[in-house]
Amino acid sequence: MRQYAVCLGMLQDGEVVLGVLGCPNLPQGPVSDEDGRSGAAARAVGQSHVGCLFSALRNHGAYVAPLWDEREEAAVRIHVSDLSDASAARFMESVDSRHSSHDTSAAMARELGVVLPPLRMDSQVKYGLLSRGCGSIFMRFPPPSYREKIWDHAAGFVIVEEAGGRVTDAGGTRLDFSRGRYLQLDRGIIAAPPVLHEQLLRAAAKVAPPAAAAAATAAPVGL
Ligand SMILES: Nc1ncnc2c1ncn2[C@@H]1O[C@H](COP(=O)(O)O)[C@@H](OP(=O)(O)O)[C@H]1O
Ligand SMILES: [Mg+2]
Repeated sequence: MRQYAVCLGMLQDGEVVLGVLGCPNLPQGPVSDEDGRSGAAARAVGQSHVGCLFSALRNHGAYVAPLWDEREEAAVRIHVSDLSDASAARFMESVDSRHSSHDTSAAMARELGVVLPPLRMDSQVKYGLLSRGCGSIFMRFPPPSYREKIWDHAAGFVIVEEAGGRVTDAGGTRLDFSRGRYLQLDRGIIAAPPVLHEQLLRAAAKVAPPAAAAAATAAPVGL
């Protein structure tokens, strides 16, 4: 087994007001590519430094605590990375390229001058990692036919926002959880600290333009 998360999000009047992410296989300290690969669960057995509980209450910040430690004082406030230089950034994406196009995120990374390879992780642990400044960008470009469900993003969304990050679609619109079970997204999801997020939106407009614009550009001249 690789990474997974048990996720709870609470909506009030269409706004995510509370989020909790339980990540049993996630190291509390630095995370490597190996942690996203098969066998992460087996390696985590008996390790006291593995297992994270992220939480955020709207307007009250984001926190992480060891998953198995119930002491309230074990939770520490977390923030997204303060990196502003994309060339030093590490970006995260799905392990499964059917969930998110690796080609599109690679093109985005090239446009931004990112040199590090992607950190590939399953599930909403990516939002947790982003919120504690481990990995500074999260990109998700699902196939156009796929509809993202609110429960796959609600908890991570409020945690990242409360940690100081931005979570929008590729057109820059903040995710809207008020419209039923599906998110209505322009192309995909981009999450990052504000300065990097701005750069990512510019890159998305260039290398991953909206389908209509791309089709218009590709249309043969003179028809
Ligand atoms: N093409 C696809 N087919 C099935 N599930 C998909 C999908 N694209 C995205 N998902 C969703 O993406 C989630 C996993 O995201 P990631 O790739 O970041 O690990 C899945 O959650 P579950 O694993 O809880 O079903 C599933 O709901
Ligand atoms: Mg699911």
